[in-house]
Amino acid sequence: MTAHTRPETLIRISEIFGPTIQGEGALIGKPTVFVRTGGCDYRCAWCDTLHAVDSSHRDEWEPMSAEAILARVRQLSDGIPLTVSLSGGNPAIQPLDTLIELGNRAGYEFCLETQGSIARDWFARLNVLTLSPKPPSSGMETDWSELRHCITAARSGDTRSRGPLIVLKMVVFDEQDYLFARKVATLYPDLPVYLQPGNHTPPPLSKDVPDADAQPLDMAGILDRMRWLVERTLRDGWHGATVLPQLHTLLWGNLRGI
Ligand SMILES: C[S@@+](CC[C@H](N)C(=O)[O-])C[C@H]1O[C@@H](n2cnc3c(N)ncnc32)[C@H](O)[C@@H]1O
Ligand SMILES: Nc1nc2[nH]cc(C(=O)O)c2c(=O)[nH]1
Ligand code: SF4
Ligand SMILES: [Mg+2]
Repeated sequence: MTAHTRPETLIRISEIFGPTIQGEGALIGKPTVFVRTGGCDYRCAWCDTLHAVDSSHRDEWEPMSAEAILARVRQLSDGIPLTVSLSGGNPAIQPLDTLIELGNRAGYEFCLETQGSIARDWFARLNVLTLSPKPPSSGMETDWSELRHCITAARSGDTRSRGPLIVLKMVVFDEQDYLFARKVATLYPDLPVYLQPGNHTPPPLSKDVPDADAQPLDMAGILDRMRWLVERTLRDGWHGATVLPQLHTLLWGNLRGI
């Protein structure tokens, strides 16, 4: 047993897929391999990734070493370095520092998506940290102090590195969510803000139904919400916000692993 294969350093993996394009936020359109960890401390009412959240899928989550994950990423990307997106579930639950270190040595860059409920000192070694605090429609409560810790942790790396680009990416379903997003942006005026219309037709939790057909995706409804969100933001003169759809959902619907 090497240091990286001890149980406490194994990373619980739901799926590794790509390269595809990043469908959301600051790196939209960029070639990306996704490393999705299993397990989440939240359960959002509209989560589109319940197969990495709900414990009924736990037996599909494989404990893997950082070396084994990197080997899979290298295989998928034909050894050509690209951006790796660490998502989940909440990837902040997992010990990802060694993976980032080994990957960086091999030329890979790492971004991470989290709701900002668990801060880690290794956030400082990321290239991009996307914080996605959850609005009222999710049914979740934001721990404001821990969200702040996420930002300070990311900024407190060694002084030779500037630390990651930190961005806010917030899902908006309705006016209450919009006001929440405005509040978060006001708290952190230095952080770029991305707004994303919510998908009210995410894949339901079922192991039996093929994902693509699990629930008809109401793309027309999502685009209606996107138009409302664009108009709402412009009407407010909130010109610092970037409004983007989930591009992968637009292209491929609720399909998993893309
Ligand atoms: C599945 S989450 C995983 C990472 C982390 N747990 C988080 O929520 O940031 C990745 C992104 O998908 C967004 N998301 C989840 N369900 C969604 C939905 N139904 N519509 C739009 N975005 C959604 C989340 O808000 C988050 O920004
Ligand atoms: N293409 C693509 N882009 C994404 N951006 C964020 C994703 C996620 O589930 O974290 C995601 C995903 O699952 N696929
Ligand atoms: S925090 Fe992210 S992964 Fe967890 S339930 Fe919410 S959207 Fe899903
Ligand atoms: Mg997703």
